[in-house]
Amino acid sequence: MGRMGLGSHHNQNQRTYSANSSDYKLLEEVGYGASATVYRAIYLPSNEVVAVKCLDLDRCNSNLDDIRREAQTMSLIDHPNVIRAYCSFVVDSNLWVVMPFMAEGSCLHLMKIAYQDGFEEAAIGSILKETLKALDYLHRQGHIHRDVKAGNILLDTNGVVKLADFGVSACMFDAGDRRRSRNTFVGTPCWMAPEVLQPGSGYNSKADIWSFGITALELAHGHAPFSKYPPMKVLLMTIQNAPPGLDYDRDKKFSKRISSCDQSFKEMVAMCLVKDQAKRPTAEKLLKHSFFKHAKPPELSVKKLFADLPPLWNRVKALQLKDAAQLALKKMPSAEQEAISQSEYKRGVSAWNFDIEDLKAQASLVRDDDDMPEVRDEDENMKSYVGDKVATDFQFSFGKSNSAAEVSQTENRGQNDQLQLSESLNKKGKSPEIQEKIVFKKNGSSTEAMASTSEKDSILTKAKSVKSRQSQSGPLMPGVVLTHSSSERGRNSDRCENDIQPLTEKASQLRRPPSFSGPLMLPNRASANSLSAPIKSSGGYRDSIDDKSKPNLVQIKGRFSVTSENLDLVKDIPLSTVPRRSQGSPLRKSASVGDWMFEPKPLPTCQSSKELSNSNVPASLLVPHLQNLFQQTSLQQDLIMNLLNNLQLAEAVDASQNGKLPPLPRGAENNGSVETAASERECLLLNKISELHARSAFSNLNYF
Ligand SMILES: Nc1ncnc2c1ncn2[C@@H]1O[C@H](COP(=O)(O)OP(=O)(O)OP(=O)(O)O)[C@@H](O)[C@H]1O
Repeated sequence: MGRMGLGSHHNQNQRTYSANSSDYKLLEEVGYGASATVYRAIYLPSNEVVAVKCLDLDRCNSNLDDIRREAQTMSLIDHPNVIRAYCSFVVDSNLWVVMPFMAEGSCLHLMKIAYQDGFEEAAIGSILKETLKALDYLHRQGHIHRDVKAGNILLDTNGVVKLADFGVSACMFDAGDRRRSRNTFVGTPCWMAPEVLQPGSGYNSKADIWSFGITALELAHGHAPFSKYPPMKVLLMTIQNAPPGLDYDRDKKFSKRISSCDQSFKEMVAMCLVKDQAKRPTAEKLLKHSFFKHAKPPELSVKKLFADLPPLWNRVKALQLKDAAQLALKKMPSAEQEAISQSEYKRGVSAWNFDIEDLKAQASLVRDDDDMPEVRDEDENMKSYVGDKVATDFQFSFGKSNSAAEVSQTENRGQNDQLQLSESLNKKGKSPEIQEKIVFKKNGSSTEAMASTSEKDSILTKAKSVKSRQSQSGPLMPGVVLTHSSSERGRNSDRCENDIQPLTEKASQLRRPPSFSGPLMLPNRASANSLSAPIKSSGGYRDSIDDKSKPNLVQIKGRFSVTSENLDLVKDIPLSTVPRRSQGSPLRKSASVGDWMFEPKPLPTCQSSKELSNSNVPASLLVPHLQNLFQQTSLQQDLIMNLLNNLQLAEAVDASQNGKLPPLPRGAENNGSVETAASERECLLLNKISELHARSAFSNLNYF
């Protein structure tokens, strides 16, 4: 990344790039991801072709301070296999990142167009070796890439391979410093290492090695393992299942191909996909593996991959037009359904809402391969579903009806909450009708869907509108950064959390049979890298429906509703430390007392406890009361535990500041476990209270 504070940078050739948007002429759109649109562009002062990546700041979590910090770090990055930014600056609500133009786009894009079953082994070896060199370099510099995937491996016409997306765009969705937020949930589920998916376990550069192994499979198959499943299922499969491998796929044709391959490829992948991160090799060590020792130079094996293909922008355009035309024939889904999908997606993947038990419940509703032979077909089509901006704006809401899914739905009708989420995730799949493939043949008779005049016009208008929004807002000067930063924070706090409960209620009315076509799709733009879009840590997308129908209800944080009166109080308590229950939890933050309160479920009748003690009361009346009491007791215990934990933390801080009070011991109760057994909770609670009493006596502080 260039000197963002000054706005310009000298590249290796000592060429300076200005931070003035009028110096760049945006040409064709050559790609887009979840966060950005990438254009081929001309840098007018030197007439040089560059790529300009326009990142939408409205859709990111980080403020510009974070981005600037990351950009400064990026300025130190200098390796032939890591794509570097020449400079970057803010234009309206976009961050423009100027970088070298990689004329053949990403490996993912190339596979979608011409290699839907993956590349041949020689090309894979070369691409992976160059990528591994980039990782080795980054790891030596103390960085973790965290988004290694085919969609981020870019190719140049002469076969040069560069790893992209390290830095600003990744930082933008990290809600802060990447190294400090290594327990947050950021990345792409299919490519994410088990330790990354497990909250609290922490991870290191070995997470990239796992992603690298997944990428190897992606390049070999044309898609990442588990990509046909919805995100929640992917999370669980990654954590619980045996690691995927080269022979995991049941595709006969592919197996045959692999069996003829050098076994060292298979072995290398297996080394990367070891669940214990400590047992994975470093990038440096992996580079010495025989698979890479024998890898051909990329100009020999990679260059020929795109020898007969039309220019990148024509491929992208053709695919966009084709998909747009297909989509135009479809009935548009209601905005409401899309909003439900988005909200529930976010609910499912947000860092503060990570609930493994919940995920298990959801995943149990998704059938495995054995149950769903039809999934493969759909997945194959999904792979060919070339992402285009127009298409993916809507794909999130398409679903597929199939009889198996309907049966599944009927069987699980009682489990509404989980089913709603499952359905919602599956709605992101592709409509079965949108399955026509576009393949550019490698024999030179490549096909190219031509744009009609009106279509061309619309594209041009669009590009112009992007251009017309440019302003001379200049480089990321600290002053600019700070100003923008505060407004950015404001925007983020507006959109970051969601009114989920009302939406799920609507979802139950709009229930559809689930489809199982769901490789990870993102709201709004599921990207040209649609199989490889990252999960955002916490929101990042503006809600389509801003439901304030509940009195004072501002947002749902995880399972907790937050009322308008107590927003500030809520911010003070780390919600991640509060054990979560069901979505319909009666837990609320009280405005008046600034403490957590209960809203007990309405009971069938209003008997007093005396009346209920009467032995004549029928069991049918007692049972709901008992259930309610049990729930309240249990929640109260959780709350007390949480408050005590907070108290301990505060005391620990006090103690370290004034040296008067020894910090209380932190036990297993501090781990935030959601599913602690009731009896264990009671023991822990009693211990806590005993400790507190002892401490209170010691310090003469009366907490109770
Ligand atoms: N320098 C470049 N030259 C040519 N094409 C590029 C360049 N950078 C990106 N692209 C194309 O644009 C696509 C999207 O870019 P990129 O992956 O950086 O966006 P993103 O929003 O960060 O995506 P995601 O979040 O899904 O990884 C790439 O997959 C690639 O096809």
